[in-house]
Amino acid sequence: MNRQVPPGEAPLLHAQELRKQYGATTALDGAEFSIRPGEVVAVMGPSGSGKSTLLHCLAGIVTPDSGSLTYDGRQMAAMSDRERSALRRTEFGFVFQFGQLVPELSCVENVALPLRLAGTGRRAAEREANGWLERLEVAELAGKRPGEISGGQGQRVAVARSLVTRPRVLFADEPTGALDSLNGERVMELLTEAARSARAAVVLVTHEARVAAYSDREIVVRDGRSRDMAHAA
Ligand SMILES: Nc1ncnc2c1ncn2[C@@H]1O[C@H](COP(=O)(O)OP(=O)(O)OP(=O)(O)O)[C@@H](O)[C@H]1O
Repeated sequence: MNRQVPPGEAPLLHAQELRKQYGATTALDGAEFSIRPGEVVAVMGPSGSGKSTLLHCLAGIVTPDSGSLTYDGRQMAAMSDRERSALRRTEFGFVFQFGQLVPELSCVENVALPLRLAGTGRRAAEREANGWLERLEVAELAGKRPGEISGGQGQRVAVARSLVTRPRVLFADEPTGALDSLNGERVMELLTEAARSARAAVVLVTHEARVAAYSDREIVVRDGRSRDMAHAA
């Protein structure tokens, strides 16, 4: 299942000594992180240890107080807000635990939305979207609205939407957290298969070992510090 990443390949995202303080709370206390193109890395650790803060820093959503963070060799801190948001739109994809689909739009319109926002015409965007729904094995839901489908189906549609722009990094924060174990495993299988076929790296935040088992490598965060478990594929 795991695909080998050439050992010498430069990291796509690389974080060193990240620190982030929220008032008196230290969310990150010198966290390190590195991911290579196409690699799937699970970020594990107890509740409140700093996993989501790390993911938000890596994705350029939260600015760390200090530390170094590079994407494709470029310092994120040196980018303007505009450059960082362009990066999020064009190079990054996101899947969260809940509530990501627009309820008024059909599933195919939801998946096509990021392409439509980037200026792709409706027909081409929906053709691409239907291809992703097929890959996630939910093609038959194209015309349905999110309120008419199950939680597991909704997550598959959300994964399709996150990959439709062909991001280089997919950030997934507890993507199966709201699903039962059978549905969760199927979503993880499809998510990792689809990301691998698109050659997207995946930063997967989870507290479940069963979910982390789909990764190439695990990082454990404790008290804002990270440790590479190097469970080599
Ligand atoms: N926006 C914020 N404002 C204040 N404190 C915050 C904020 N975000 C996170 N924290 C605090 O920082 C610490 C790390 O939180 P974070 O959400 O990163 O942990 P986590 O490991 O993702 O937790 P969980 O598994 O419960 O989601 C916690 O003590 C949290 O309360």
